[in-house]
Amino acid sequence: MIRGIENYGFTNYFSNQIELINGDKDDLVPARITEVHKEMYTIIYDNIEKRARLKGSIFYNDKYSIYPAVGDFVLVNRNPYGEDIIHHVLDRKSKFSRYDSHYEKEQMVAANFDHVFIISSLNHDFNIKRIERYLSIAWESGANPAVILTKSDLVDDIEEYSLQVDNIAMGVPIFYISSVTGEGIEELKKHLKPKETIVFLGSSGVGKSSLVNALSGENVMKVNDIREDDSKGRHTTTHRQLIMLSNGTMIIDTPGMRELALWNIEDGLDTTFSEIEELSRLCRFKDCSHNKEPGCAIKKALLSGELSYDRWNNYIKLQKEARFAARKEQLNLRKKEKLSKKR
Ligand SMILES: Nc1nc2c(ncn2[C@@H]2O[C@H](COP(=O)(O)OP(=O)(O)OP(=O)(O)O)[C@@H](O)[C@H]2O)c(=O)[nH]1
Ligand SMILES: [Zn+2]
Repeated sequence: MIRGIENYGFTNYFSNQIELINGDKDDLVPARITEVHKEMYTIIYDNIEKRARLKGSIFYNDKYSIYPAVGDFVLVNRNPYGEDIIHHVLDRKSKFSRYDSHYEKEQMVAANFDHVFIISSLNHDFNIKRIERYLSIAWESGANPAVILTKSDLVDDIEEYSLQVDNIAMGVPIFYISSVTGEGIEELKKHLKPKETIVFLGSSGVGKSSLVNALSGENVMKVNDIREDDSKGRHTTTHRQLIMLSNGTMIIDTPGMRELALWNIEDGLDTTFSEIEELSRLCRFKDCSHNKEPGCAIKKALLSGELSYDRWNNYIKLQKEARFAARKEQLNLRKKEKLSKKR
């Protein structure tokens, strides 16, 4: 019945869901999202790439809040004369999302990947705390992390770095590569399997696009030669968001992942606010709400100026956002459970 979609990572996990949704009518077919544009999507199935858009009556109402992201498997109604119509987003086996405080909703960045490649360069950009932070969000995503240290041609003494990474990676594979000399590329290729999807997590300029090009052996990604720190132009370079290498491995590298990487450096609650966590351990009561309790260490630090109000407010705000996102997810889960019980 379905030809080819397995090659894009479509497994039983997804096909089992179809029976529940499709019921008797089998006019909907599975496809994978390869690009997300404003209101248009690019999907792939049967080795063809097509434009698709959402079925308005399903997606554009308040009850349905799950929108497709790059990597999602969706069910579409084929339209031989134009754009296909997306009816459903299948449950994800892994995902990266962030809470968008402006729109007050969870924003999906990438879905259904098997591996997270945490990419960091070995020069001045190297930051072990950041790699640690990326490792923890990679584990949360539901996929398996690997650490890829790039630009090995720029350092003389790799050991200085490898000791630090070994210390935090705990069983996670680590690769040292150079897209310039080709060092480590063959080793890394052995790690890539057909039908599997990899997502890249790393800050700007660490060499993600160069790595994709080195792995694919051709120039599929545009590499930026100008090192401007945050000029918007960098992020507007259009390139494919999900690409398939010649061996059948897929790579997701979207602007959204770049933002996620940034966001996690700036606002990683647990690592960046460690001094607040430490202070609150000094409160007299273990469950201190830092409001009116006597012996509150946070209050004391705020009064003495040891902790700035700005920083404290920032912390509170982020905590609220994180809680809100978690609640929202719980709600969505419950909604889904209810739906599946009805059927
Ligand atoms: N020496 C050296 N330079 C590299 C290597 N890989 C990439 N570069 C250089 O680093 C710069 C950034 O490389 P990109 O591949 O564009 O990095 P990116 O992570 O895709 O950057 P964004 O598109 O901003 O996210 C370019 O000037 C590359 O030529 C490497 O292995 N060795
Ligand atoms: Zn307190």
